[in-house]
Amino acid sequence: MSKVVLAIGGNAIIKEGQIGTIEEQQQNIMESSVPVLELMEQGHTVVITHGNGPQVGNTLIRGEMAKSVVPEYPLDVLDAETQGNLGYLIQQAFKNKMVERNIDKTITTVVTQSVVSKDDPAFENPTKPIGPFYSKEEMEKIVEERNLTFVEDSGRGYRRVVASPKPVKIVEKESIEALLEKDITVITAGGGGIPVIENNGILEGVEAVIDKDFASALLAADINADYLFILTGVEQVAINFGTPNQQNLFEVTIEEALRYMEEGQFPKGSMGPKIEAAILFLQKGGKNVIITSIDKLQDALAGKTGTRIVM
Ligand SMILES: Nc1ncnc2c1ncn2[C@@H]1O[C@H](COP(=O)(O)OP(=O)(O)O)[C@@H](O)[C@H]1O
Ligand SMILES: NC(=O)OP(=O)(O)O
Repeated sequence: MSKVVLAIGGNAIIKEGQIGTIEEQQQNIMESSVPVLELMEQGHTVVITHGNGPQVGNTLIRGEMAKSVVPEYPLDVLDAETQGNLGYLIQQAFKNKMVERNIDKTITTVVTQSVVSKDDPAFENPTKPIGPFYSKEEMEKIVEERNLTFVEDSGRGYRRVVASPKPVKIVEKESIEALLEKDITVITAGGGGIPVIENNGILEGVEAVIDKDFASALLAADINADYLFILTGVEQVAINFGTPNQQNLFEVTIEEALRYMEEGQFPKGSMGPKIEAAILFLQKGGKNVIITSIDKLQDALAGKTGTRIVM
């Protein structure tokens, strides 16, 4: 049986048009759990990673709005909060579904730190969309009042962006491996992990949001996963996405993917990092990486759909 890393997008946990209540997130996680539980029933070892873009942006807003009453927390601590919060929602929903389906397994969350370089140029160039989507008018009003950076996010509206340095090391890797050896399902590297810099072994949090697809690719390679699934809002990656000429891709080589990237087919805040993460996994020795939606997980594993990135 295979070791499978599943990277679930933050936008699968708060769906388009939803405001992100706990009930909405619980319902979405519950629905998402079924294809993952099927993998477990088939005997695969599963590692779940997840995004936190919508959630960490919302948490940031909550802190900003309450700062006259309670202290504001830095972004690394908010990353930790969302990892704990989402880990709780995921492990509870999965455990409840496991009981329903008579799956006798333990599932647990490992709050993860990801080492980044303090010299990463990403600190000077924010690209990671977080929080809610705004209309152009709403965005312009906020920019007038505050010095914040926004991007247009794949035709879905405008979102605030923050720095997103590349993860270079998963600090808790050994703990994750120890749990997997005991056949425990692990939820980890949530939100890409908490960004920390390392100086002579001493760790210090830095304000950023790591792309969970990069962290998932790094982790998947480090733990020798057989499969990395990047699960998102589309069944397949496409060129000319969202246009009448849209063409879905079943298999794409690294060379083709890089060419499409140069043509601007894969935007920086959405599909771009997923493609780059898939390439990173392959370059680090990974074998199988597939981008698809969670409901198509089984079909993609069977080779019927999804987009495979290959050497
Ligand atoms: N070329 C493309 N092919 C497929 N989807 C694309 C493409 N370009 C942009 N997208 C959009 O990017 C989204 C994935 O990015 P995002 O929603 O940020 O990821 P996540 O699921 O990790 O939250 C897709 O659901 C789709 O709307
Ligand atoms: N941290 C992160 O990559 O989150 P999303 O997947 O929600 O963008």
